[in-house]
Amino acid sequence: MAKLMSLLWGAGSPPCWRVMITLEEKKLQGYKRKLLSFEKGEHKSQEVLVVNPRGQLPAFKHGDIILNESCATCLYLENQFKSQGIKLIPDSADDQATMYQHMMEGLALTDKLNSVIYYDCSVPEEERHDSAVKRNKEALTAELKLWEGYLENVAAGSYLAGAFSLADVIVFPSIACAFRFGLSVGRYPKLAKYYSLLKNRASIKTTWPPHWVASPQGYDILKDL
Ligand SMILES: N[C@@H](CCC(=O)N[C@@H](CS)C(=O)NCC(=O)O)C(=O)O
Repeated sequence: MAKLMSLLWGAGSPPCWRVMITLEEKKLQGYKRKLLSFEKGEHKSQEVLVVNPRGQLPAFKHGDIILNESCATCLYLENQFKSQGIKLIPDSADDQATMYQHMMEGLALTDKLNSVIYYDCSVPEEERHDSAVKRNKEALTAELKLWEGYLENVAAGSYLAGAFSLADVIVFPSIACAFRFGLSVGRYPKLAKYYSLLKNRASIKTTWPPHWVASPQGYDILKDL
């Protein structure tokens, strides 16, 4: 089945990482995948545009079915391969509600993270303002504190919605990205604990961004948050 699947992806992209973790968890190894370079602008190539007219990654195909939104792809894979690999949507009403809630909130976290980390790449120099940088950092800090609070309420050594679920698949890559970009372990102890619990999970370890493995030293953009 995985042989009919193909993924165009970019390294270090949380949305791409979500799809790769899901494919691992659902035992769909063996799919075709092609690593494209954002630096070289390969995400705007014709090869991507036919799958995703926005020229964004991930761009996923299962036979003739196209999915170019990461959350939609993860939900699709879980629903199509329910009994294969790990079950990623819990049954209980409580856990399911928490899972869907955190999954969707995870998108806000990614947006706020991007608005700080990629500010210089996404805003032309003449349009940049210190006040915007400050506002984006404040919004990200408030968001991260929310997540620190959510993790305060889950049992120690636990996941976002009971057992490992799509909430973790969607949110973890952004948390990992935050620490890669210098988030303070001391100021966000619950997030740091969650990060160290999940980073060794097989599906996550095998799909760890290759350039993070090659150069483990990250950045310090978020160190003051
Ligand atoms: N909604 C999309 C967002 C994908 C996305 O933002 N991809 C980024 C990489 S992390 C991208 O391709 N950016 C290039 C661009 O927007 O031109 C999803 O979750 O799949």
